[in-house]
Amino acid sequence: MSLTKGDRQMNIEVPAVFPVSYQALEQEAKKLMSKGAYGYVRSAASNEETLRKNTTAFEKWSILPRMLRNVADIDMSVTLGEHTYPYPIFIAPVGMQKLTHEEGELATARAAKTIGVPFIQSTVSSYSIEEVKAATVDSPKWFQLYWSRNEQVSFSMVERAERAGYEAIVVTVDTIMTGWRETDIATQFSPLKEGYGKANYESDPAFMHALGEKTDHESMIQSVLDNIHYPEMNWSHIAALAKRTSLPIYIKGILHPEDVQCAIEAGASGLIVSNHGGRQLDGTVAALDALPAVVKAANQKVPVVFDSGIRRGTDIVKALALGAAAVCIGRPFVYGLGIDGQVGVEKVLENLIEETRITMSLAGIARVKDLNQLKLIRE
Ligand SMILES: Cc1cc2nc3c(=O)[nH]c(=O)nc-3n(C[C@H](O)[C@H](O)[C@H](O)COP(=O)(O)O)c2cc1C
Ligand SMILES: CCCCCCC(=O)C(=O)O
Repeated sequence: MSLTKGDRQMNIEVPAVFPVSYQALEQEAKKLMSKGAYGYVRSAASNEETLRKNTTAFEKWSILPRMLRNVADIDMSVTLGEHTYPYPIFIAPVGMQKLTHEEGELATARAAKTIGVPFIQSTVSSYSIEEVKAATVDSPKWFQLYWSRNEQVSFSMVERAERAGYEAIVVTVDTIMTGWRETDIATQFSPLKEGYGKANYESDPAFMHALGEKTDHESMIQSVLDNIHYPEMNWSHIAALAKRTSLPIYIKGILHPEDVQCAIEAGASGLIVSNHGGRQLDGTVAALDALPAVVKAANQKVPVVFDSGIRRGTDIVKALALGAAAVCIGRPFVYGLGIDGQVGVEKVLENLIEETRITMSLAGIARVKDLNQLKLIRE
């Protein structure tokens, strides 16, 4: 197979046998991607303590399976708000995917459509909302918003997502500034500065209007950064957005149970428990360890989605058993994309779904809706 462009090392072949485990995916992606690009995806903030804790947290929970419960028909469907999806799996918002593969979000969204998994598109995607929509008409898509200091830009992007038929808005609240990412500082790698994440901005009338005549690359990127860097952000911004859109708003980055009430009062329809894969604040609680208290605080008023650390089907089952309504897949699909574009993402998703199916069967639970009956023991 010929090499695709993107931020890659040249002369390295796509592997004949597609890697299955997360470790193998990471190793292959490392060979194919440039040092800067691979480092950007793999690494996390500060001492990477949260990155490590996110995965080891899963090993502290053990499944207590039930036997002989007729699991011939496994039903993995989930309903969130008005929408039912075939699997409890979403593609997490990941920015700047052209960094990993030339077709970036177009390849990922196509793979998501083929497999039947909703695609969450990042604000800082390499292809615009309209381009992704044109490439994947009639497939479920959500839009992740990085709130802009210029709120007209935020409202404008949300209106574009509405027009494109996206089903929900995800507002990420853990990135009011970039985390302290030592790998990227050492490699001096900034994909935003290189322009990988500007598609939604340069196609946005409110952003371009505010930019005026300074449309050169440097000015544009500086304006993107100035918009996202917004330490003043608070819950009133979510309330303002809730008044402007009829789409459900999911707040991504919740860890503290007391933030659940803040989010609901501001108008959120759902939450995503996440620590951004350890890329923002290091030293936080593992996302999985934050999940039960957030689920309890949500008290079934709003669905609680989960991400940060999902690497395999057993992780998915454990997160769902602890009360998540669905999970988002992050780094595993990014590596699949880096290895073999759309096909690579499809393979990663297929493997995750198959392992989830087998895990549910062997644990004795036939329907995702019943996974709250699965007993987990904290070791
Ligand atoms: C390369 C990369 C880029 C990301 N970009 C975004 C983004 O644009 N918006 C966002 O809300 N989260 C972003 N995330 C965080 C993911 O949505 C998700 O929270 C994280 O990947 C979960 O951790 P995991 O991949 O270790 O499971 C990004 C993650 C990675 C690895
Ligand atoms: C100025 C914030 C840039 C964040 C870009 C994408 C992202 O969320 C990441 O984790 O990387």
